[in-house]
Amino acid sequence: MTSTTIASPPQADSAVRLVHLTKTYPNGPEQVAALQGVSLAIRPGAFTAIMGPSGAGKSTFLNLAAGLDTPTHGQVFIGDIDITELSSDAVTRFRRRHVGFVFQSYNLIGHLTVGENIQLPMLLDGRRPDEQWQQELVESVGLTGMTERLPGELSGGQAQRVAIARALITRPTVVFADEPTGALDRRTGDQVLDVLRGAAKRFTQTLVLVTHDPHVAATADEVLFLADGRLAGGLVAPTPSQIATRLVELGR
Ligand SMILES: Nc1ncnc2c1ncn2[C@@H]1O[C@H](COP(=O)(O)OP(=O)(O)OP(=O)(O)O)[C@@H](O)[C@H]1O
Repeated sequence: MTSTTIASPPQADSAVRLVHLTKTYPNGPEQVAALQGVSLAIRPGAFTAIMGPSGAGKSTFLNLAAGLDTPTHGQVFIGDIDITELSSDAVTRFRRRHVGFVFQSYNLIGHLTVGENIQLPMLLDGRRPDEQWQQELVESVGLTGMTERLPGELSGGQAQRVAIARALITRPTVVFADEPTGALDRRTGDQVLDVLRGAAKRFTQTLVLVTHDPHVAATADEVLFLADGRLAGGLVAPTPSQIATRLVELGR
């Protein structure tokens, strides 16, 4: 096991806190303002859905909050660690230990087995996977008996379950998911979402999920809306129709 110079995120009031988060991308001679001064806090253990029209900045938001990208201005706290102050190597180490990320497109390594894919974040961090924990995760995402398969031998729903187990193997405090059910049919998507939400609850993780689907967002504790790179309010435990109405107002 390698030693770390980064403390575990201590018990802070918020699991994720963004302060005036701004991201601009160059676009020829102009700049695209993907995020414009977003400030918010997400409480530990909450399930938060992020919604908004196409181009509103949802993926940018998630990538910055997870430390996959760096902001132009502003700060990102995970627990009470300001990850925007860390060097790029330190952010990578921090991310591997405390943050899980589930992509829409699974991002599995094709020549590694399911079991090897799940272990990868631990191996990349120089740590030995805890076999008992891995087994528990494999069971809880419904992949029992499939760990020797290759990703090419899985359905989309099974592949996303592997991605979820891989995101959880390090016991992260926060799990980010970008349209994790976007490539799946409704039934499979619902099952995968149940797995993700159930695991987050069982392992007391904070879950932040980007979705276009009001039915998916309605299962969250809170829905936050983005529009034109700005926070455009939130709804606590809304119904799908309240969410749909809000999206129409925002010009979905
Ligand atoms: N790497 C990049 N370079 C330039 N512009 C970018 C880049 N990434 C995103 N953008 C721009 O930033 C804005 C926000 O993009 P983002 O992908 O965060 O939106 P989104 O809400 O996730 O959209 P969608 O729902 O369509 O996935 C858009 O105008 C997009 O074109």
